[in-house]
Amino acid sequence: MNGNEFDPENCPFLVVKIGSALLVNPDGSVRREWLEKLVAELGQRHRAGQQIIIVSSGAIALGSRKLGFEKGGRATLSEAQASASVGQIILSSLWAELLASEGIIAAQMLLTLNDLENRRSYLNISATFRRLRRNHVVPVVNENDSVTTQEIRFGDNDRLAARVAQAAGADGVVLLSDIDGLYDRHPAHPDAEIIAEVPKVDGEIEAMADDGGPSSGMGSGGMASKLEAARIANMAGISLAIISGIEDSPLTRFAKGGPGTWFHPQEEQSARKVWLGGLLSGDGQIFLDDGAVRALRDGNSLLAVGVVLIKGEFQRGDVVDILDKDGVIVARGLAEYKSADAQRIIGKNSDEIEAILGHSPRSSLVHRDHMAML
Ligand SMILES: Nc1ncnc2c1ncn2[C@@H]1O[C@H](COP(=O)(O)OP(=O)(O)O)[C@@H](O)[C@H]1O
Ligand SMILES: N[C@@H](CCC(=O)OP(=O)(O)O)C(=O)O
Repeated sequence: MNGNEFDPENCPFLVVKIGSALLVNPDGSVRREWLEKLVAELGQRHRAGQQIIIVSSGAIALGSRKLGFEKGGRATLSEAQASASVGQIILSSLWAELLASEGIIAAQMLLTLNDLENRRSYLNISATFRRLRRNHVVPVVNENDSVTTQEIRFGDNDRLAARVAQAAGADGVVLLSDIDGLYDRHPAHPDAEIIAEVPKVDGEIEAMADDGGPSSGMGSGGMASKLEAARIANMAGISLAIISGIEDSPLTRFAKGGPGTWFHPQEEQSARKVWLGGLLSGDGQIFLDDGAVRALRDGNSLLAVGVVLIKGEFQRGDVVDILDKDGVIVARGLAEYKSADAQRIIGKNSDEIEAILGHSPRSSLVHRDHMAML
């Protein structure tokens, strides 16, 4: 290891995400030679005892070629879904064949956003990953594109990879891309410089993603979704690195000090908080004044007195987004009141609530033990 404190070669349980642009040529054919070399590297790590999950994009790119769709199959949702269902069967047999050539049993897991946002199915998925791990099986994961809707989909595999790492209890995530890391501005800019390490994904880092600029045109997430993936993984105490998969042996290259961006894991939170923080959105939104935002940041529960507005309908125990008055999300948590009651106590002090609702008040609107700061 040389400078990179995240060593994807030796981390015990690793999620490797492979972007469409690496797997599929612009004409829609598979980059088989490249893939064989990558699988040989993964096979070597697997034999050395590393557990691996592969998150593989490429179904839409592969399927759209077969179907003769334009714009890589992404012109409409229905073309993307048809492409994905045709491409996925090609992708799965490819992975099964190549992993078998390394003596590895492959498993297929096609997941939707809903599957991971619902805590019950999230826990089931988690159990399946744990069981597969015990048998040294390598799961190959993709979004189940053909059943998702526009509103309820990841649409990119970066965030999916981070959520999978959380659910499986992995130690690290590597996003293999056609770019070798995060640059301080669009990499096509002559002064762009690569950032080697990111201690925490904050607003300044997020501003570096410039997905309006030129790209391969095949991937869908861009840099913004990679940064969101880093935030989700890091919050769960998981390291994440963006490295280029273009040249051979990308994991070894990075481990030996090659280029890439390493996003540091944050201190691990409780399993429930990690799940909450990794959700893409809540059932309702609670907007706060500045004082309440400060109180939350100091580790306090959310009281009704600091709330200025509530949107959406939710029941007690549902997930709510907590935002500042400018609409920037600051936390996510489980509501102690249903929305109809919460609306009636906006801005009220705790000692006024009993008279308004006619029953003894709960200690807070969202308790700090059921809240993840974002
Ligand atoms: N600050 C940045 N640093 C690096 N790449 C960036 C940045 N802003 C935007 N990008 C774009 O993000 C692209 C990588 O995302 P994407 O094409 O979705 O990759 P993949 O298919 O591997 O998921 C880069 O090729 C680049 O065009
Ligand atoms: N689920 C999609 C992948 C989405 C996607 O394009 O992701 P990426 O190339 O990683 O930005 C597919 O298999 O085509």
